[in-house]
Parts: sequence; C-alpha cells; structure tokens
Amino acid sequence: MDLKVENGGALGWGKSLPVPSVQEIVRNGFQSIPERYIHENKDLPISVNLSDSELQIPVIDFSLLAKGDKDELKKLDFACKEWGFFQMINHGVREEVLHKMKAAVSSFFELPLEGKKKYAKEVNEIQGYGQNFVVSEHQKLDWSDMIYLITVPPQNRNFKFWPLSLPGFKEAVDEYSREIQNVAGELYANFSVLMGLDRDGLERLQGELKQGIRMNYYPVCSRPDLVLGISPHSDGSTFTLLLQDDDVNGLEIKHKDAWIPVKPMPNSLVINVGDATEIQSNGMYKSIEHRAMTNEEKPRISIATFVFPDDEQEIGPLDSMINDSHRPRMYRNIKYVDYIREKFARKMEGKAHTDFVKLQSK
Ligand SMILES: O=C(O)CCC(=O)C(=O)O
Ligand SMILES: [Fe+2]
Repeated sequence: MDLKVENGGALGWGKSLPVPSVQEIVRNGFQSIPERYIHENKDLPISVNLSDSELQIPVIDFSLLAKGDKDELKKLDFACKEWGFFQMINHGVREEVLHKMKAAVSSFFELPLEGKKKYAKEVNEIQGYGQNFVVSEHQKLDWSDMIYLITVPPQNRNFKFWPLSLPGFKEAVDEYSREIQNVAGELYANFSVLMGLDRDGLERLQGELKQGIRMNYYPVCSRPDLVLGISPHSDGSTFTLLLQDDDVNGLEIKHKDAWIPVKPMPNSLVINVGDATEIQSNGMYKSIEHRAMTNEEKPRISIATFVFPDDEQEIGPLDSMINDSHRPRMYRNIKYVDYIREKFARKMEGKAHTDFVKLQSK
C-alpha cells in the first residue's frame, strides 16, 4: 500500500515541525491573519438552531450505566452507532476535580511564553507544549496551542514536560486523571458487552487502557470565519473524554454531512468513539470527524483525555463483530503503535487515518 505523506517521509515517529505560539501572535497584535492560518477551502460553518433537540448529541447517564441499566446501555449503543458522540452526565468525577483541572490548565497557558517553553515538545516527541501533526512547511496551521502529557500508567509519565513548579498543577492532573480513568474503565466494560463479550472481555484481550491528556488553548480570533481552532480529524484513541469550558462554544462534529455545534452542558463530559473502537467494532461504531472553531470574544480551553491500548497490542475487528454474510471484515489487523505512528506522520485530515487500514474503500 502506498503510504505517501506530504513531506512527511523525512519526519519520523511523532515528529512535528516547530510552529509559533498562536497565543503569542494574538498577544503581540497583528494587522491581518497570517497566511498560514487561513483555511481557504474550509466548509462554511453550518448554521443550525442550537435549541433544535434533533441536532444535539445524545445524553447518557453514567450512573445508570454503572448500575447495569439495560435501557441506558441501548442508548449508548444508539449514540455510538448514529452519532459517535454523546454527553455524559452523572459521571462521578467530582465537580471540584473538574474545576481544579480547568484552573490548572488555565494557569499553565497564562504563564509567559518563556515559562511555557521550558516544557516545549521536542522534534521527535509527541509530549510537551507546542503543536503536533505539523509535517510540512506548507501545511495550513490551526489557531491553537496545546500541551500533551502521557498520564497512565504512571510509570510512563515523563515529568520533563510537566510544569511541576506551577502550584497545584500536578495535584490537579493526578486527581483528574485518576477519576477520569474510572469513568473510562466503566465505559470500556460497557463497550465490551456491546461488542458481544463479557464486561472484562476487552481488557482481557487488550490489557488496561493507557491515557494521555491533550490540553488545548484557543485564543480569540478577529476572523473566526477564516481559521480553524483544530482541523477536522478523528481521534486515534479507543475513546476520548472531553472537558470543556461551560460557556464557550467551539466543538463541531460532522453528522449527516453537516457540521453540528456541540453545546457544552455544565459539568458534563463529551465522549467520542475513537479510531481503535471503530476498527474493533468492524465499523459498527464510528469515530466521527470533528473540529474546533474559534470566536472573537473569549479564549477557550478544552481538555481531551484519550484512552488507548498498549503500543504492542494488535487491533482489528473482534471475531464477535464479523459476520461473513452481513458484516464482512472491513479492516485489517494492525499493531497499535504502527497505527499511531502512521497517524502522527500525517497532518490531521478527516478520516484519512482509518481509511488506510480499511480493506475495501467505499
Ligand atoms: O476543543 C475541542 O472541542 C476538540 C479537541 C479535540 O478534538 C482534540 O483535542 O482531539
Ligand atoms: Fe479530537
């Protein structure tokens, strides 16, 4: 198979070219949006009425799932088949932990540039402050900065990239990471049942989920119509749990060929199916394209927790999800690290990443 990557050949696993901080560009002021950030072919934002409940992602009550409620499990199945995204309420992560996490991320981005640069990504590292997925000097850039940290298992943490001198940061991430992992574990068990296994089936097959947290900062933008906070992409995870500002919109998901804004619900988590689940479910559950928009008035913070299998695990459609007569195998098996390596060698671009493991293109 031809895995051609624009200028990416010279860049190895996790390599991303250094780019300026957008927060700094905004802080210094500018006459017009720099060329590299103007997305000419961006789909126009679709205007949908946010009060239209038809166009809101489903809401799942975690406390019911955790009690083994069959109707809620059916709702989860529907949400993941039809939308690939849902809001999770009553998830059990304490409000105080959510607030502390948001405050910690906010205080990191408030540091002066030199302070943040101490934790800068290195060229061949996916962790740290900067931006990932930049594989060419010509590639359009996103209107955001981020810091990515591996958090679980704890022995995989690389504290070189953690702002340990920032008061409360490590404690906030520790607590948040632990509580969110409990939510992820329960969801994993529910997905396991939905995919025809017992509650522990996925964990037995694939081991415990790993975790990484990507903290995104979207500065304000005087021309939100020209830029993208994050380009359309799907996540490489098993699933992603997103914590976002309660009062700033930004996330949009592709649903039936339209971009639908996801309105934040205070203290809930937005959860989406990742590529690994799409592959394992043999396409039953979709890892949906999503993007982030910016606005003129308020910077936005979002915190995306990715949970994913171990690098050495092979991922592929589960036997229980393949049926030769009506659901033939749609994806080949691939070692997870090879999948992610391929993903990081490309710019974020829609569904290109799952397409490359598809057996037949539709
Ligand atoms: O900021 C958002 O709403 C989306 C973030 C996201 O998609 C990501 O970090 O993968
Ligand atoms: Fe994402």
